[in-house]
Amino acid sequence: MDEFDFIKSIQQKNYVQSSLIKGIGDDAAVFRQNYKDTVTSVDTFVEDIHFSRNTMLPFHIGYRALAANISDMAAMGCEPAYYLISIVIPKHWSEKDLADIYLGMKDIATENKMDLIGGDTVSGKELVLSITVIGFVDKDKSRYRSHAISGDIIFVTGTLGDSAAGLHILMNHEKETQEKFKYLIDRHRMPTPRPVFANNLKSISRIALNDISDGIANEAAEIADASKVTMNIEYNSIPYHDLLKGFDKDMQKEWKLFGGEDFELIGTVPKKDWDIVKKVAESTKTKVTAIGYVTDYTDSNPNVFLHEDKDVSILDKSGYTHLK
Ligand SMILES: Nc1ncnc2c1ncn2[C@@H]1O[C@H](COP(=O)(O)OP(=O)(O)O)[C@@H](O)[C@H]1O
Ligand SMILES: Cc1ncc(C[n+]2csc(CCOP(=O)(O)OP(=O)(O)O)c2C)c(N)n1
Ligand SMILES: [Mg+2]
Ligand SMILES: [Mg+2]
Ligand SMILES: [Mg+2]
Repeated sequence: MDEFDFIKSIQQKNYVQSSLIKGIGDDAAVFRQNYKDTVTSVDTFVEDIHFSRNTMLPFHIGYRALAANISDMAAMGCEPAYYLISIVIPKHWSEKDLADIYLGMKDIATENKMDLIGGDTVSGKELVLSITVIGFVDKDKSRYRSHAISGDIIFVTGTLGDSAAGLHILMNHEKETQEKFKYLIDRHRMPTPRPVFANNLKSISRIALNDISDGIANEAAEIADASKVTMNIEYNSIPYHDLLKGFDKDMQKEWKLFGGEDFELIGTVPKKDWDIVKKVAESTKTKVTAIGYVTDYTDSNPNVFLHEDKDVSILDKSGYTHLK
């Protein structure tokens, strides 16, 4: 199968997005959207950095790569609509492997009503997937990291540390243990981005959001920096799955605070809007937990404090960092 057969094989027969004018098949795609703001971002997924063939099957590689992109759309409060895939394919990946990667993407794309409208195909040394996503949000309703204000409640969706724990188990434990902790491994391979929850918070006029790709310590610091506020996080309020309790306390802490790849949301809202957040969480079947509060900016860097029992410490901005 050459490049062109490959493109034919991955092309959608039908599109679901009504704003699409031209999908795959010309020099570029065209869509028209009149009354909304357009939101776009790109994220790249590289073999042996974001996954290895020991940690993921091809289906998971596709699923997880697009999930990370959808998560950025969720963090903007926007509805994802389109995606474009640039793929670098090494010779040793079979046609079946590639088809499975695309099935993984298709699976989560369908769940989120997204159309594949373009991309690029080249051969190379290691598998790289670079995905561009495009979504729409009501005018001026994008949710920025810079929107936190002193007095806000800090919340997170889901449970934290699952993905890092799952990766640890995949890399360090045998089959039997992997079976026992299958839930955590699945969270690593197939995370659940939260675009429906985020989009349903429309009636709230001000809310800061960020998605948790590099660990909550890092993402909280990004909100603190962008908003010029201090983030106070209660360690004992951070939600986590029961399965984590089987591990050493220090490991649990590392995973919850710095693990990353949970693709949950961290946000801040005015106290008066907290009930709306809880209602939307209920109607969209999303777990949501208050984990702290925002105070005024101080000279500390980073401006994130961890409160644990009676202790208060600066939470370092250490999480997953490329080029370190
Ligand atoms: N190589 C690059 N060129 C231009 N912009 C970039 C590049 N890398 C990251 N950015 C931009 O920097 C910001 C932060 O990126 P990143 O930390 O990857 O966000 P996220 O964790 O949400 O994926 C985003 O606005 C992103 O578009
Ligand atoms: C084999 C393997 N090793 C290590 C990791 C851990 N890891 C890789 S990238 C990453 C952070 C998220 O990726 P990034 O490219 O920083 O996403 P972004 O912040 O741009 O959304 C983590 C925790 C992994 N997922 N798989
Ligand atoms: Mg990124
Ligand atoms: Mg992000
Ligand atoms: Mg990152």
